Amino acid sequence: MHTIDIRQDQIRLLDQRKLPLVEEYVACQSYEETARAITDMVVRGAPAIGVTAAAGIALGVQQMPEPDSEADFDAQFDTICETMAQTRPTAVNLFWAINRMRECLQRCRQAPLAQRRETLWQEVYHLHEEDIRLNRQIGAHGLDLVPPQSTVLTHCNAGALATAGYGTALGVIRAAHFAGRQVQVLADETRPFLQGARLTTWELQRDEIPVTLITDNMAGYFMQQGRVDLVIVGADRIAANGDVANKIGTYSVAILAKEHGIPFYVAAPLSTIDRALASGAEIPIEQRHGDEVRTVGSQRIAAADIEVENPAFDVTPAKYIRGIITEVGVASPPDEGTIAALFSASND
Ligand SMILES: CSC[C@H]1O[C@H](OP(=O)(O)O)[C@H](O)[C@@H]1O
Repeated sequence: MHTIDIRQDQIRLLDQRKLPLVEEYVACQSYEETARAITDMVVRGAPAIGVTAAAGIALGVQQMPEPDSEADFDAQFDTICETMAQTRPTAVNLFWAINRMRECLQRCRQAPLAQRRETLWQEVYHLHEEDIRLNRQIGAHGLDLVPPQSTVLTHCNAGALATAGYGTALGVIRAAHFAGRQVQVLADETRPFLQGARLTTWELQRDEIPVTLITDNMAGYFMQQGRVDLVIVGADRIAANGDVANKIGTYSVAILAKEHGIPFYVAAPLSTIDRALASGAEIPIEQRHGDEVRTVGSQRIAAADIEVENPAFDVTPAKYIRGIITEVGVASPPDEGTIAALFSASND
């Protein structure tokens, strides 16, 4: 089962709106359809969004009408990239992936169109493979943070479905499970899109990793009962000082973990760290449609005219985070210095 199936005439996406009951793919036949699929959360999760956007760009260039000139090519390419950039504002991996495609194009600018197309596709395949490899490295760096016979609480879905495969937070959990640590997982349902209830449980059951579904308002109870040994979540954008934007509700879980002395970790690749932002206050927070809150699945639970706010993310200050687990090591405590050291290590 692939989250993203990249073909040169379409991008096939496992429709995460329909999991776990229905396993079917949406075939995106154009870059516009690919962008729409990101906005509509057919595919979601910061790294998965990045890889999908990159594939959408390559598809757009593949289908581009023969340009009249270099200026015409550039105008069409910019339109494709801008369409991807407009899909969702918070996950920095989206913009990082678009930039990787722009840099790739610069390297093959002098080549004929056919060769540019092939080079862009090769970059997409590289991004896809690289993401899976980095997730496994994140898992390896996080493994020893998971004690044997421990219970890990996670929020939302930061698994194979949120990436090109294997996962970030769930990648650490997978690494611990397959290393024989006998880890148990408490999965927050994660209203309103229910990534935890629908996606994390589906992923962990397929890997036979013990998982218990809880509602978002139960996390504090289980911590108070002493039944949570650590928390591991994903991230959509991390500022230079270690502040983390992640799914709405993460901040509440972090506060509860701090209160109960429970280690709270974030797992993410370096591409999720936005060093241009000094702090989390600058991270744009996506506001999604109110109907996501007024309904559960197809069931309406509030009047259509009820006032709703629906911020899709919140920001957890670095002081509540024990460490940020990346493919090159763990920034602990997360701050400008430890994060800068990660980037130095990645250049070694
Ligand atoms: C591995 S990134 C996963 C990250 O993305 C999710 O947001 P969404 O489902 O809205 O794309 C959530 O914040 C996860 O932690």
